[in-house]
Amino acid sequence: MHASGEPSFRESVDLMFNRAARLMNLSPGLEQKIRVCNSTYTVRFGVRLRGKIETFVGYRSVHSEHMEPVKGGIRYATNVNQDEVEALAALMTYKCALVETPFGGSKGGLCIDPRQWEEHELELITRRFAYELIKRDLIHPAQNVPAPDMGTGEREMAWIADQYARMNTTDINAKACVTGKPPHAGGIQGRVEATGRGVQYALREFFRHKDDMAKAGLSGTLDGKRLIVQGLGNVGYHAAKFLSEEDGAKIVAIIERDGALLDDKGLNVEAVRQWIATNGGVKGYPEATYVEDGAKVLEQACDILIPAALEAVIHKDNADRIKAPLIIEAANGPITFSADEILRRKGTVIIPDMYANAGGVTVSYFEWVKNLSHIRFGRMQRRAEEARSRLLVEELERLSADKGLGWTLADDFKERFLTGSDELMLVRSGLDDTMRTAYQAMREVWHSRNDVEDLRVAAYIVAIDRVAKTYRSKGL
Ligand SMILES: NC(=O)c1ccc[n+]([C@@H]2O[C@H](COP(=O)([O-])OP(=O)(O)OC[C@H]3O[C@@H](n4cnc5c(N)ncnc54)[C@H](O)[C@@H]3O)[C@@H](O)[C@H]2O)c1
Repeated sequence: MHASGEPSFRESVDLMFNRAARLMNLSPGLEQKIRVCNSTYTVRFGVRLRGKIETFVGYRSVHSEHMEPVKGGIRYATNVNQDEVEALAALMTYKCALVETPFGGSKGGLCIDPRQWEEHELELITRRFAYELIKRDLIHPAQNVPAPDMGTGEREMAWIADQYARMNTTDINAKACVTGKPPHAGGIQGRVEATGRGVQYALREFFRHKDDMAKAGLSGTLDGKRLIVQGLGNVGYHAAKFLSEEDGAKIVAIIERDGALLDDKGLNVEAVRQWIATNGGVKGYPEATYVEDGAKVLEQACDILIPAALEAVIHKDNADRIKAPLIIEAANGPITFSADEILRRKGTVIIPDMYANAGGVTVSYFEWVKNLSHIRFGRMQRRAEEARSRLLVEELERLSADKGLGWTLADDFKERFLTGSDELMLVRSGLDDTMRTAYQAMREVWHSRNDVEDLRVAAYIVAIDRVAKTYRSKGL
């Protein structure tokens, strides 16, 4: 229990699990086995920096090994702790099951403020942390495959991959030890944007279902909808950018560490991102109203609220004042268990984290498969697809000529159609398909059972059922 009187993050996840599990027919033993975290490794290591030895504390938690490798990001933040890492590892188990990526759940973290260190220092620290985990098979292509999370990105993943390769020179699958690498270092196109892209695809799918929209009192399309985004980091930036540029949504507020920007006409996400990169925060951005108390902006009226930064930002003390009828949890755990209850009573629709931000692990799965297959993704299909596309284009043009219709295909369309089997296109279509299929699985449970009140319980039921099936078929 936290000082705030709320359950801790891990307790919150467990309570949400319990709410779903009691509606299922699991034996108490199996239910307990699925819920608990298998193991957490804590490491304290020293690195000589700026003339003295600095000690760092890191964690790698393995929640469930019902499938291997286990998968989950590595977070760099000062408040990383065992409870948080275990909560995030549990969410990874359920997330992977929900989007059918064949992984167990894991998560790691290092207590560090990455902004306090130079790049070469961060490299030393990351390599040393990776060394500690690799030694214990907590980074391994067949056993445990990390990815980026808050405070880490392609750069850190490239260092980890290189560290693993140096320590395992004969492992032909070394590149598959971590995902989220830059494309030139074994990564895949579209991984950086994947989680935000997944949030966009999730909302698009939600807006395809009129009865779901009606539950939130919404109608129409994403075009013109008013959105508030918290956190303009990897996930928040990409989600806000794609939703505003491609779907016509208006980003009426962006909340960051040092305050929030408001503009009823809609903020230019790219310009705000540039401003943050140059100035270290949103304060001073010339084309919007600045408010110092960012957390308060979560309570402003809008159509969709996208928390994409930290956990527990919507809690028992502000949940009642949240006005958004629809919240999509781009971050992990942004709504506490107590707040979830309050929001549910108010009729707020919540698209839960384990689904909403599953785009990252989905594309990580594509990257892992690409690394293991040792072939450029899509290369096998490419020639055949191009040949089929060419046939179709020729046939259309022949038909048009035969019938004197005078139809022509625009050159840029032809170009895209004929070369459309590139990696990015394959990744995006695979991600879109995954997000649609998983939403429909949740929705089916939500609508078909009277005892299932919301999408979160539905998501847990789908996920727990799949994990339980795996345990039952392979034994413990
Ligand atoms: N990166 C991924 O692929 C991925 C995948 C799944 C889930 N997530 C989850 O998404 C969330 C964000 O991760 P990320 O990778 O975008 O992290 P990030 O480090 O790239 O960005 C986090 C952003 O939040 C901002 N922020 C920090 N404290 C804040 C505060 N108090 N108020 C407002 N903004 C604040 C930071 O300044 C930063 O811009 C986390 O919960 C993470 O677990 C990330």
